[in-house]
Amino acid sequence: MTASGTSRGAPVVEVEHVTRRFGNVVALDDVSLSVPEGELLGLLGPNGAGKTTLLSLVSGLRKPDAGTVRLFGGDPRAAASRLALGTTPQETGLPPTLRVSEVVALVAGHYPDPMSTDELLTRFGITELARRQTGGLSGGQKRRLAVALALVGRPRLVLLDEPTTGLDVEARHVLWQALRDYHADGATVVLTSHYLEEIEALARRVVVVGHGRVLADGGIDDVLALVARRRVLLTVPPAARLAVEALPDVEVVEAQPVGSRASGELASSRVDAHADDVRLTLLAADADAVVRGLVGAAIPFRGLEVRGASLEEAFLALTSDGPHDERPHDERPQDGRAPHGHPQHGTDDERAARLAPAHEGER
Ligand SMILES: Nc1ncnc2c1ncn2[C@@H]1O[C@H](COP(=O)(O)OP(=O)(O)OP(=O)(O)O)[C@@H](O)[C@H]1O
Repeated sequence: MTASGTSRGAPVVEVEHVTRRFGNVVALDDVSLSVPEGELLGLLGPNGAGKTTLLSLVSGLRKPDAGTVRLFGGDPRAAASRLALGTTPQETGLPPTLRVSEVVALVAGHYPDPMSTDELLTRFGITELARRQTGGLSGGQKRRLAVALALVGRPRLVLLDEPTTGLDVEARHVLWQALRDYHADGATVVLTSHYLEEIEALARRVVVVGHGRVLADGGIDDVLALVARRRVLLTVPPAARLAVEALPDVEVVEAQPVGSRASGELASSRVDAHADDVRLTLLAADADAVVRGLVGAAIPFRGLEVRGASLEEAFLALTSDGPHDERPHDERPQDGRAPHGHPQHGTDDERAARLAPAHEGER
């Protein structure tokens, strides 16, 4: 899968076969990635996937253990390479006694052609905060200011680590628009997120990262098709389970006796439940097709529920589709990317353990 027509210029970021460990933890495992000028790229992945580590290598905060990272063609650890870079870390310290306008002026003073305070605060919808001391701002207001500060020097490349964490819906939308506008002015933007919705709203190209590897890399529509699964819950007699598993394009991810509290069985449908019935949770791309399949195969089911799969479930599905590549790195394909939908890592148990708990309701 390739980025869908979004490659507009020479690469501003080049990551080649990069591995980074923290003690025994392999945070990045042979990752390769190139970001052309003018792209708006979303890095999507669960907790601990390696997104922050990747950004820290690109911004020169850390060095890779193996492989190379280039920023504007140079070493990210050299100050000259970072002149046109703007970043917002996940956690931001602002001088608490300075007013917002003073902080903007302080940061602007480091750049040859900064945005005016007015322009910056207007873009981010925070002009009313100009005279407030940063120590008195709410968490969300601090976050908006921190993201705004990444843009004050008019950087050609902006790296944003979870820019909208902790923001309410309205603030999140204002910030998205500010980033879209900045990108439309010609900048390259790379942001990380746990939220598929956020990536969908902003990015044209998406890289899905999981346990330190690139699991998918492509246009937003391609990646959405990979991760947009539905979760179908239903109760069947135990003898029918095999028939359900045999339905096309269906993955049974959980089976619980209906007597079990963890089964998720609705109280109303528990009344006529048989003790040995099982509550199945399926993942499928097309829930309608599952229902047609159930009816067509005359499978006796009840308590049907259809929900959006959580992003974590989608990641799990993504990581369990492909064959496990046991080969050492130097014997794997040399482009460094997992093929479309065919990631290369870990046993099912290892994958389940490494993926973080589900963020319910994200999708
Ligand atoms: N300084 C560190 N010391 C030890 N382990 C670390 C350090 N930084 C990251 N790690 C580990 O490396 C792995 C990748 O972490 P990273 O922060 O890059 O993930 P992430 O995708 O940004 O996660 P999140 O979405 O939770 O921010 C995790 O297992 C993490 O615990």
